[in-house]
Amino acid sequence: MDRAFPAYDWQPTKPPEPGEEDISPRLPSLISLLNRQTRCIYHHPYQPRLWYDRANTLTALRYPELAVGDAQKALMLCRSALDRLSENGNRWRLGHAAGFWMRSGGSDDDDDDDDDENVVATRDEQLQQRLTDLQSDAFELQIRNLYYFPNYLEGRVRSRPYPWMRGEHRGRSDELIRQVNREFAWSSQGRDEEIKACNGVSPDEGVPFCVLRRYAFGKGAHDGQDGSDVLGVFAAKDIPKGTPILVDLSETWGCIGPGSKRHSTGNPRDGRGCTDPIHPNLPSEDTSQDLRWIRERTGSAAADVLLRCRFLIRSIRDQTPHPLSHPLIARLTPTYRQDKTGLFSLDHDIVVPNECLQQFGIDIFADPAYDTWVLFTLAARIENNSWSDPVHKCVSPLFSLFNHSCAPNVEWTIGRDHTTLWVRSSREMGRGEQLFVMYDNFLLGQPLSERRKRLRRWLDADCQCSLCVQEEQEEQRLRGERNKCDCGCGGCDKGNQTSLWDVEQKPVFPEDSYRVVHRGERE
Ligand SMILES: C[S@@+](CC[C@H](N)C(=O)[O-])C[C@H]1O[C@@H](n2cnc3c(N)ncnc32)[C@H](O)[C@@H]1O
Repeated sequence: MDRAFPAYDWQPTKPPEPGEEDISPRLPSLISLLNRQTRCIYHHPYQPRLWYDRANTLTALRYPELAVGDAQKALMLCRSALDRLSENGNRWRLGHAAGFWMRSGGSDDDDDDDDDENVVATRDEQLQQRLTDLQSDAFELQIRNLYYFPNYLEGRVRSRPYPWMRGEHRGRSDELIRQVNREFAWSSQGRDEEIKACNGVSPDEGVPFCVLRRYAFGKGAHDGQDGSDVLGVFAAKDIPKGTPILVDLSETWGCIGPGSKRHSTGNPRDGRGCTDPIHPNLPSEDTSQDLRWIRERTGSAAADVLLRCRFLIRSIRDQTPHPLSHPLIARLTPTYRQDKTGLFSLDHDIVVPNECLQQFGIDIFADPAYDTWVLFTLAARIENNSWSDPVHKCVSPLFSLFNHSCAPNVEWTIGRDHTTLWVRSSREMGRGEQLFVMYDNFLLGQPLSERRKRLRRWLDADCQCSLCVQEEQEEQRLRGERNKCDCGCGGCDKGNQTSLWDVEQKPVFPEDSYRVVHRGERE
């Protein structure tokens, strides 16, 4: 947020509201204020006032989730300062700007004008008052940015790219693509016997099955880009039907807790839930890294929240300078659906991830790499690339790069551990063919319009698979046939002039019947 950006890049995450003020004339000054305030935070990260001020700017810029995140940091700092102030005999006192600590008392203290107990007490009271006022202002600002129903601590948000995001975090680099291709190669290694057992000898033993490439749907424009950042997985050699192409293990997953429903079968802990006693922890983790508190705090959202925390923990462990540069995160593309408004939760999306970051040693005030906007960017990427069952939510590092087709050539199954995916060819494929999975099995046998509607869950635009493209062309052709004029000229637009409907009278839709009934009553 310290980076200036052009006003046309600004896309607020707050859903538009009627009667909203047009802030475009104020945008340039708000942007430079945001940049300045961010730089001040870098220099004085423990000053609650600075976080509160930036929260105000973010509110004006219509980023409610980020305003709530900054206000939360102001609240945390105020709370900890007030706790310190109330500690008896505390030798550390707050500075006038409320938020940094300085030593008081003692003969070698530079600031020993304050030795008089009464002066110190008065200063403490004033400071306490200022902190309490700031706390209520920050809380009030949070409430303004949150939605009131059904849960007071949730807000509404539309996922959008943040305009200050640096170029290297906006697309996938060639180096990253090479790294993923090395992972595809490793995933094929040592599996010749298994594959031979399925289909006899593979023609190019040692050559991986898959390769990741750019321009998965051709060179055409995609979301204003040239298609170079639309990746897809292609067959690196001929693949017979029924070949196990990939076993994709993941460490980035989350699970809901043990179930609690009575009389259920299959779960020794009684009820639908995770049956693994060590989950959500990994065998390699020690007690200081125990994540069960997240599961207990977040209830039915646990799988989702834990999954996000897992990504953050991976980035911390691997000492990546910025989580969005971590190869497991950098490979994931987000979806920004134009019209979809989602809910964010103060606790699940902000407070819990921040506490998890602190548990793993991140200073959430002083480390801008883990700022709130990074948490929301990560969430948008996970949302577009995860799969889930009723108990788990998981991002598989290689599977997440497969595109969807309504006529797929690859099928996938979830392993018993709920974190490994098995991918197998469902028909013979030639080298160079793109490998497609089906994102949603309920699409099978549905008409084009229904498939497109359901696919909006994952895609920003209409499905580009060949089945959809062919069916769309066929529909257009049929529409063209129907609209052709019957006067013999072959070119007049009589069809368009008469009616949009291909029957004599416009059919009655539910909204029309409402009017008909009411008109009938009045007449
Ligand atoms: C799980 S990712 C697949 C890999 C992705 N193409 C990439 O570049 O990282 C899902 C995203 O791929 C794109 N995608 C996948 N299948 C598609 C399809 N049939 N038509 C259009 N876009 C598709 C969409 O942008 C979707 O949000």
